[in-house]
Amino acid sequence: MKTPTRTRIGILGGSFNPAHAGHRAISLAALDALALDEVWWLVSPGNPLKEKSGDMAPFAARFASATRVARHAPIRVSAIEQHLGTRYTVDTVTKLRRIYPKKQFIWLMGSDNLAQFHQWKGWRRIAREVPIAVIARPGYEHAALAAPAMGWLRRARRPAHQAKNWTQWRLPALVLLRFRPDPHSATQLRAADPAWQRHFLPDEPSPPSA
Ligand SMILES: Nc1ncnc2c1ncn2[C@@H]1O[C@H](COP(=O)(O)OP(=O)(O)OP(=O)(O)O)[C@@H](O)[C@H]1O
Ligand SMILES: O=C(O)c1ccc[n+]([C@@H]2O[C@H](COP(=O)([O-])O)[C@@H](O)[C@H]2O)c1
Repeated sequence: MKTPTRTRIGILGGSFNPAHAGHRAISLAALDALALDEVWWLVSPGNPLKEKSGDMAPFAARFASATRVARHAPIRVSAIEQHLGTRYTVDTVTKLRRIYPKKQFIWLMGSDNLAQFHQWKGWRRIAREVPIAVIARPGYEHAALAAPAMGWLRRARRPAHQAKNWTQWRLPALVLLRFRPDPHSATQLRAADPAWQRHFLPDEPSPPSA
């Protein structure tokens, strides 16, 4: 009898404030490079390191923008962190593995996030829970390699040409992936249209006429 293969899921956590073509491009490239069945976009209820940021749009608008950008692709937009009440990635990945024992997860992130990874709660534990694929992002190539977390993760690095074998890696394991560089960023989109969320939120009721 053939052993059923476990579904291979890439998780891209993000603020998606708003979602953009870069999220889609790196997800499609990762699907191929890592032989994934799906990428899940976990829309964060609030990045713990962006606590004081005043320009974070409501969850509903960020979720709706992600749904629009992900359409017609094997990308599932998820509110599971909102439902589970988890904000820290370490808690989310631990719970996801418990809830979905038949799925295999790999954490995806851009190289800007690797540069800050040592500030995440329980970052070493995250790396022991799931393999990590870091996607090169224009402007962050050097920051990523020089990331404080790389001091510890360097020994865990796997060659990119073996990326499809990630389900067999002993953890911690990290692979650096380089696709066609994608310059999109949410910061740039917010600068171009600070009220972008109005396209995704229900209209305010008009004031009663006098
Ligand atoms: N163009 C890109 N290339 C590589 N990785 C990206 C790119 N855009 C986003 N990412 C990655 O996607 C994840 C979610 O990103 P996020 O929603 O914060 O978008 P962002 O463009 O980085 O936003 P902001 O500019 O507000 O920081 C992060 O891991 C980030 O590194
Ligand atoms: O767990 C943490 O301490 C932590 C700190 C910073 C960011 N994260 C996660 O990193 C992902 C990317 O966040 P962002 O805001 O850069 O899109 C998102 O899933 C966040 O919840 C997680």
